[in-house]
Amino acid sequence: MTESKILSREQAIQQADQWRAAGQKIVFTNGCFDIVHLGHIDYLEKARNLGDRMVLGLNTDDSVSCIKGPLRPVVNEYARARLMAALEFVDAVTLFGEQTPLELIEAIKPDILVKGDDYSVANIVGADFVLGRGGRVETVALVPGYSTTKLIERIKQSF
Ligand SMILES: Nc1ncnc2c1ncn2[C@@H]1O[C@H](COP(=O)(O)OP(=O)(O)OP(=O)(O)O)[C@@H](O)[C@H]1O
Ligand SMILES: O=P(O)(O)O[C@@H]1O[C@H]([C@H](O)CO)[C@@H](O)[C@H](O)[C@@H]1O
Repeated sequence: MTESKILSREQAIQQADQWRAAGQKIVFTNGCFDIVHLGHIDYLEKARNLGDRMVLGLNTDDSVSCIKGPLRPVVNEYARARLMAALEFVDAVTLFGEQTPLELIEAIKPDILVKGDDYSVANIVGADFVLGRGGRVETVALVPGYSTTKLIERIKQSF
């Protein structure tokens, strides 16, 4: 079952250590992924292809509400985690409740940190840490026109 890819922080750290010991390059990315869309899928697949294994940090519901507002998330953390874990190019999912994934990134120690290019490298949390360890920070071009916000607006307009 792909649900087994959903790991506690300790489990995710141990898994990353095992992959690293086996010489595998670890990609890390993070996000809210509330109402998954084509842009998410496209960038996640491209991110995974930058390394050998990908750990996805997923914001908890409380963390999403802090970032996206009190009416979000639309999809709860368990369902979002299951959806992310079901993607073949996601090797592990772990929730984080902090405002930023910095502590998680420092624990996972990825070789490659990735976000969509709605972020510049300079404003990607964890970039200094990953670069400081000789790793890479990459952005992936957005698929134009796709965002969870846009999807929500479209749904509202259809009523
Ligand atoms: N259209 C897109 N194409 C590629 N990547 C995207 C796209 N939209 C968001 N991303 C990336 O997906 C990750 C998760 O972002 P997020 O969950 O905030 O998506 P979103 O659609 O921007 O949501 P919202 O509209 O609620 O802000 C981020 O790394 C972001 O860069
Ligand atoms: O889904 P989002 O809003 O792209 O995810 C956020 O990304 C932030 C980013 O990593 C900042 O560089 C992060 O701080 C925040 O917790 C969300 O994961």
